[in-house]
Amino acid sequence: MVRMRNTKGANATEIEKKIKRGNALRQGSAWRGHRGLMVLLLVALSVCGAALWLYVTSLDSDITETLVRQGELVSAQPRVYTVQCSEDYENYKRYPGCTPQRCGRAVTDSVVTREEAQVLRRLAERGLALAGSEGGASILDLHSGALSMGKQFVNIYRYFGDQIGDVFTQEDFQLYRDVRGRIQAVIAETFGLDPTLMYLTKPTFFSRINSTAAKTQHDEYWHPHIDKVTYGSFDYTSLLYLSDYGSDFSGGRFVFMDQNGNRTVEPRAGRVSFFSSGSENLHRVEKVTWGTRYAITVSFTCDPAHAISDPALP
Ligand SMILES: O=C(O)CCC(=O)C(=O)O
Ligand SMILES: [Fe+2]
Repeated sequence: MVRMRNTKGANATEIEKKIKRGNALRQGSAWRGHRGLMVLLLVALSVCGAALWLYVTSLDSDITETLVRQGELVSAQPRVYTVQCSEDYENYKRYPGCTPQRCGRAVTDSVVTREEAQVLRRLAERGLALAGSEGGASILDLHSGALSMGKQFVNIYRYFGDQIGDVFTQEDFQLYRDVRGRIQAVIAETFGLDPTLMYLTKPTFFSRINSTAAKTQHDEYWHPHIDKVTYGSFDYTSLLYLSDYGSDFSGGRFVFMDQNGNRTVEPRAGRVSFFSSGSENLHRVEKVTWGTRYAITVSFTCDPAHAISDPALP
């Protein structure tokens, strides 16, 4: 009896094992069926994803390419991006050796040191502390003396008279002139110009931008514009940044608005960005969202009639 029960028990175990094996086999083949489906689904998803990506990147106006990041250091040679010159220059007298024949934009971090940028920033801070706009954008033009005050401008040389000698030093102005000369030289070298045929032009100004809401049109620095249209005499624009995007302020990146997309330059203290001033370089500045952004606009003309002398203390 015991043996018979054992025999029966052995058979039952054998059958159970067979059933389990059968189940496992069925499950395996079911998985294999699912796996095929999963692979098919993944391929379909990848194809859809790639198509979507291609579609999104083909929406030109939405693309933003960063030309130079804040954290990068463009040393030795400027990083140059060539663009075709617009026809704007044909409406003006041509000055061989200066009028743009090659157009583009370039960035360099090796013309002005961060220490020099800091000295110039302190100069800007002291000057702008004398007044400043009620809105988010203030300027100080050391050549004309224009300084934002409330909703308008005053002339610092007239308004503050001799006291201005307590705010700025001869060394400050010497540094400005020095830096202007170096910027002129790098623009000439980059675009193949004769530096003696380029002249500083107005306006040339320090700018201070923060996130305070605009009170007048003068505070609306973010509009897309063409410098040659806005300022007339400009042939080459340069911007010397005196503070760092990301740590001193946010927003406030410089944006070239090309037909096939936006290209940005992130400000960095000591960074010089320069470009031909025609409509091949339509641009804007993003709104500053926090912090304070300092920069200097230094521009050059080919027309001696629009030349100005370097700023100097009276
Ligand atoms: O500060 C900047 O980055 C650009 C300013 C500008 O576009 C201008 O002064 O015309
Ligand atoms: Fe501009």
